[in-house]
Amino acid sequence: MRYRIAALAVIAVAAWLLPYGLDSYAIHVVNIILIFSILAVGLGLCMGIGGQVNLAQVAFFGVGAYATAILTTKAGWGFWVSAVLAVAATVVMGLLVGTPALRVQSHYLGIVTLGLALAFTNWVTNAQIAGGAEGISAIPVPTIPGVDLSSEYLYYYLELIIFAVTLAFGLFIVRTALGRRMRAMRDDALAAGSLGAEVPVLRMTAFLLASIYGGIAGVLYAGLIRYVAPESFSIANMFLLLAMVIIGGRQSLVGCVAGAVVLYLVRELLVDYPTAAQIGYGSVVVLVVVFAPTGLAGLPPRIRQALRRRRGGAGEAARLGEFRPYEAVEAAAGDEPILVADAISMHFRGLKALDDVSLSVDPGEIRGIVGPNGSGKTTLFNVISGLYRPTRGRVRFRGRDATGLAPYRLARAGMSRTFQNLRLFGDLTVEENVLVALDRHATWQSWRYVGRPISVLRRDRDLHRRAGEVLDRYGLREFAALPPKSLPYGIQRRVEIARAMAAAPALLLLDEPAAGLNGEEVRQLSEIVRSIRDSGVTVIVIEHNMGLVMSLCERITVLASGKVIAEGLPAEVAQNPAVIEAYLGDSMSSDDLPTLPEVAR
Ligand SMILES: Nc1ncnc2c1ncn2[C@@H]1O[C@H](COP(=O)(O)OP(=O)(O)OP(=O)(O)O)[C@@H](O)[C@H]1O
Repeated sequence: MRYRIAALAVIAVAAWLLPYGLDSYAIHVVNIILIFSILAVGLGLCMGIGGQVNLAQVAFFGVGAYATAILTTKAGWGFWVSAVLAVAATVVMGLLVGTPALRVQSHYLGIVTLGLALAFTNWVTNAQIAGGAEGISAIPVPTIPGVDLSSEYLYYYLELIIFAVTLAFGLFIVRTALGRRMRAMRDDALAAGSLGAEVPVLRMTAFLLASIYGGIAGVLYAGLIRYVAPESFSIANMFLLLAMVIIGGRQSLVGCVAGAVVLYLVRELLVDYPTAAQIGYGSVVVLVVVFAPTGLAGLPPRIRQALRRRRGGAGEAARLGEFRPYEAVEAAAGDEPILVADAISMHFRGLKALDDVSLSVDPGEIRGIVGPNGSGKTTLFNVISGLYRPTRGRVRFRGRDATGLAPYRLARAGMSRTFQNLRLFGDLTVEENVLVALDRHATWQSWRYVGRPISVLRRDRDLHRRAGEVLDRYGLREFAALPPKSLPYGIQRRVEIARAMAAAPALLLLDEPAAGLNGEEVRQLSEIVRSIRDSGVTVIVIEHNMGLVMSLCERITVLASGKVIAEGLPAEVAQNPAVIEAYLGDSMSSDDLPTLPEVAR
């Protein structure tokens, strides 16, 4: 920490003294680099942190610059009033560009946002109010009493302060709840949604942030150059910006700034060879994407990780602790079912994955769902948890109709789940995985980042404390700072359960939690699930491990070919001829068969 503060102080002093060694051309280049850095940080937040492809950043930049130009020269308003309105106009544009993100998948977003960027360039080139191809000149110098901002040396300090504030704000977001949620969405939007992250709102927030940064950069550009023309906001500049972010390291805002500095300097050096420069950027971007997807900023952590692996680092030394059971609560008697699936059918292009499936689960129950491979178990979970809207039928959760509700709404209503193929956030640490689930605040409350930053910090500290408690309970404390993928499979399964429970559910859906576990791990899992139920949480578990299902579950529902073929106590189900036949018919699962009557005895 002390080193960091010292390094920061050195950088601040160096940045303050920088203009003293520079001629007027060099300071101009530095001023442009600062503007590109702000743009790159905005793009990094949207694309690198939020995972939303955004090729409209240059258009946000343009809206900020053009709005300032139009308001100051055509409407005759003062620079700063125009600047505020220009940023507001960019935010409106951000909302517009972000709207397709509510529906369109990330890779198509690239095309949509590129289209919008092209439309902007087209508009300014042709619109009379924007001055056509000649652009708008004679933008007034921004005024600050006692400071002559027509001097690029003094303008540098204005830019430096705004850059420092915007970078600090970006880092503040990345390192606290909003940034964590955005990173979780980038890693796995489906899992993030199932933990209560409002993915559509988050996507929109990513574009809003990008637009604010674009708008600020545009205002600064208009004040610096005092002339705007379409070529400054061209697609070529968008790709330069993209290259800055990708080469620098899109997942690190400091990396984005480093990319902006390096690439702009390279562009200055290659200014006489524009074609070679474009080919050069393109090739380097491809190389970076293939060989170092986390960019230059990702190299030091990768090297550190490789060294740690060679030395046999923390990951190997860390030990899984004992699970500390939850406090048991009295079961609430006579309640209505917590979950009712009523005549659910789910068809995939003619394939009936579920056919008229009904199910009712009482509070405090551990319900098993079994069935041969492909019998529709996971599809049923996906319908219950909102990932699929059923073709027919209704789902009621906690007395309310929940059919087709978005996963994040169901998560917020008290439903949590794990996935058959583990969907942990790979770029987040184990602790951060838990933190995402613990965070129950609505994303719209992110205005607090501007209005009440201290309350954001306080809330984050509280989340960390609670995450520590969850990790302690599950014996995962020593893995807190590690990426989940570096852990043995059994521990990853436990992390996923800890994460699902951190969301404080009333109903927990476990999809094959014993898959890939050894005998001792299955025993521990059984203990954990029982304790979860004893704490008042209802559990539904899909499992192929019949020994576990028979010993753990109070009731079992058996699916075959998308239909419920049996339901009842483990002993009843195990002796049901239809069940035995279904399992005999499924060669993949016939290994399980001998255990059925055995356990039932
Ligand atoms: N998104 C989808 N699109 C098309 N078909 C699907 C989809 N999801 C599931 N299916 C099909 O629906 C059927 C039921 O699949 P599901 O994964 O629910 O079975 P399962 O009982 O969970 O199987 P397993 O035990 O192997 O996990 C399968 O035939 C599967 O191929």
